[in-house]
Amino acid sequence: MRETTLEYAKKLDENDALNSYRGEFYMQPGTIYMDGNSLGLLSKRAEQSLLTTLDSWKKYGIDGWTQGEHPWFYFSEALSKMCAPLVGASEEEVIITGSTTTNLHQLIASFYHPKGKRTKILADELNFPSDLYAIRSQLALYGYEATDHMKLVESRDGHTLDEADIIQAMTDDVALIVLPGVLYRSGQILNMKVLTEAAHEKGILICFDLCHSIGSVQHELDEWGVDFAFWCNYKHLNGGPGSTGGIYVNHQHLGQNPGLAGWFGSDKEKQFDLAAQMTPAPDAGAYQIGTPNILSAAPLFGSLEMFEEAGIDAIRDKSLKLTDYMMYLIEEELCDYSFTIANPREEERRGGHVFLVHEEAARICKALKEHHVIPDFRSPNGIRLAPVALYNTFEDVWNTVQILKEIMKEGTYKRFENKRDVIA
Ligand SMILES: Cc1ncc(COP(=O)(O)O)c(C=O)c1O
Ligand SMILES: Nc1ccccc1C(=O)C[C@H](N)C(=O)O
Repeated sequence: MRETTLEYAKKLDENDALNSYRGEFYMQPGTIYMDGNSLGLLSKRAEQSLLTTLDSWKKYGIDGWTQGEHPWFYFSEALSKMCAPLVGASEEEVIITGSTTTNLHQLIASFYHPKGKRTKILADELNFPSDLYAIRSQLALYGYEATDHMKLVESRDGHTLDEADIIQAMTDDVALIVLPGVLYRSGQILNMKVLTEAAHEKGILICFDLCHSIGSVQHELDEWGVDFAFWCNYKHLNGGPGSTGGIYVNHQHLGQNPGLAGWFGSDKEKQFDLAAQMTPAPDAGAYQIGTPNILSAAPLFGSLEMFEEAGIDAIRDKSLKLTDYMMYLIEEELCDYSFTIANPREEERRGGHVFLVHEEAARICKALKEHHVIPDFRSPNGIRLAPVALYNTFEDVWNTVQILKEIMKEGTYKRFENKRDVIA
């Protein structure tokens, strides 16, 4: 039987197989960090791999490209090998490069080939807006108006998407589909396998934004036959602010010329021939453009090592327990305060965070911060709380709900304006 006591939370922590990892992260004393789905915390291993990289620069100068622990010329490829298991791909299909948005631009530029009647890109109205901006601007390069070339699947409840609605929108005028793996607000996991099968039955290519799913839930992109994917590494993968992102290209599509070419997409053996004609790499490396941002990728060596060691299955298992426990406490303790849990409940449909809806959400988040609990607010009325498997405890979850209860009971949130800050 679950209990609402602190002792029960402590007991859950004692039985947590991952509890040794918390000590590897920099946590501010007295602060409960519930925002690892926006920016993951720094670990000592990530810090060390960044320092090691700086050391190579100190010691080797230009020769750091070929010398040191992780020679920079092969940096992206070495990281891709570590990251590939997290998306269920082979190392040739993954490249650590760019940012989420630039990677989507690259994928559309490379694989969206409108032909005849098939000219539309299908997306959804709940996706992170940057994706929609990128799609719109890529369509504009063809002279297409988004109003008639971008199809957006609508949500029935404002928070989640129904796979049946998405499948129904897969009509024969759609060339490419771009969807999130996990929705950034409600944390809903889309059934990527079922959507991929449906897309392929209709002859449509499908691409997923894994920003909120990578490092949080398992992926089997190869097994599901997904065509392309892209993501950032600064959320659940703790790569640091602006950390280099990732691209997945299914092996069936490798060998096609990059839409946005640059010399770092070259075959490594040929790159320094400096020929006027590019020879693209045979693998996903071809979708790189310019010189990799070495210092923004360096923390990933330390961070990904922790994922290799802990294993995504154990991480997902604990994440589910944390969010389950959080929802239980919210229902038991906050039932008088008009919160709605707007994330899906089922394990197959629930990502790594809890999404609470409340009319006063903006100022409740400000009050939480004042009490040293870090959530994020998503306009107009959402609070995201992400208890992260590698560094949050069940006691953190218990304390978060108790603090939230106190804020609601005392009404201390009323001292703030119900309006978001510049960065919410
Ligand atoms: C789902 C999703 N897509 C795209 C982005 C944009 O990523 P970036 O700023 O790294 O391009 C974000 C977050 O910023 C996101 O959560
Ligand atoms: N890149 C950022 C820079 C500043 C502040 C937030 C972000 C985020 O990543 C937000 C995230 N995409 C979200 O799911 O809302």
